[in-house]
Amino acid sequence: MTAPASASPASPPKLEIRHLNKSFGTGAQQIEILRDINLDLAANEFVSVVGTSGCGKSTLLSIVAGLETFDDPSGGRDYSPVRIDGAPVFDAGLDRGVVFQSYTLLPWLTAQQNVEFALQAAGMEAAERRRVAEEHIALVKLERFANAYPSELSGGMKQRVAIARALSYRPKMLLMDEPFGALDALTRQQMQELLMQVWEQHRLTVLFVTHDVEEAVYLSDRIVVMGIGPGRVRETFRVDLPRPRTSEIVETEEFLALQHKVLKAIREAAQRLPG
Ligand SMILES: Nc1ncnc2c1ncn2[C@@H]1O[C@H](COP(=O)(O)OP(=O)(O)OP(=O)(O)O)[C@@H](O)[C@H]1O
Repeated sequence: MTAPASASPASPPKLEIRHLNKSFGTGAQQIEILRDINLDLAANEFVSVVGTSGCGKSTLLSIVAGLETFDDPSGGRDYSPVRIDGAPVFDAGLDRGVVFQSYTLLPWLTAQQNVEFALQAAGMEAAERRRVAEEHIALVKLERFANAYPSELSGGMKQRVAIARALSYRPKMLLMDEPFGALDALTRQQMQELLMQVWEQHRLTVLFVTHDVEEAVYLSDRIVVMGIGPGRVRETFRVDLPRPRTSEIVETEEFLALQHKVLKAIREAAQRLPG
């Protein structure tokens, strides 16, 4: 039995994943994707998940988001391997804000309206919706583009709207799957800095999937390395670099040493035999 990749033993976990298993397909076609994933995130913790392509990072995040099913040994009873604040997760919900790599904005609505639309789904009345959407558009520094449509926005701007939208209904957690993966290097760096500022202001609990080890070290409190065949948590690294972090930190010896260790762990986890 694998011990959970634990946050801080003192604080109750915001997110608790226990013995999570996931297979796709049935019978002879069945493929085991995730095996016995155990992971805790403390409140306000920023945790990144890294690992070789196909190890199940996105599947894990989708299960936490309630967008993908898990293997249920109870045969459909009230069982969930995922808990938020102790409550079992079965479906998608407004307690989790989700940001994907692909831009998921509604093209017929402006930036402001995209945020308002989410708030309408959350049951907020019109004047309050407008105020909260404006506040979050300002948070991601897009005031001048509030009335622009997605087709008029750059990739980075669209992701800023997606982040504003995900934060606007005050979720307990932010789940991000390669949110900056499609952006050029400079925009990506700007978005990382923006996310850090927002995170430091709001102190959200974040589960972040990335291929980019430098990004993981720069942003995270902890980094979880997954291995493949099937996907499992292989190693966890605490990032003890001081905050607030600036872009210069990536050139420090401590940063580079940790980046090197994580890369080595990913390589080793990708080569380990199942079991
Ligand atoms: N709906 C599905 N049906 C069958 N297999 C699937 C499905 N979704 C994902 N898989 C498989 O599950 C495995 C894990 O996929 P997943 O996208 O979670 O990995 P990942 O670590 O996020 O990969 P990447 O880093 O390349 O994005 C892959 O082998 C993939 O082909």
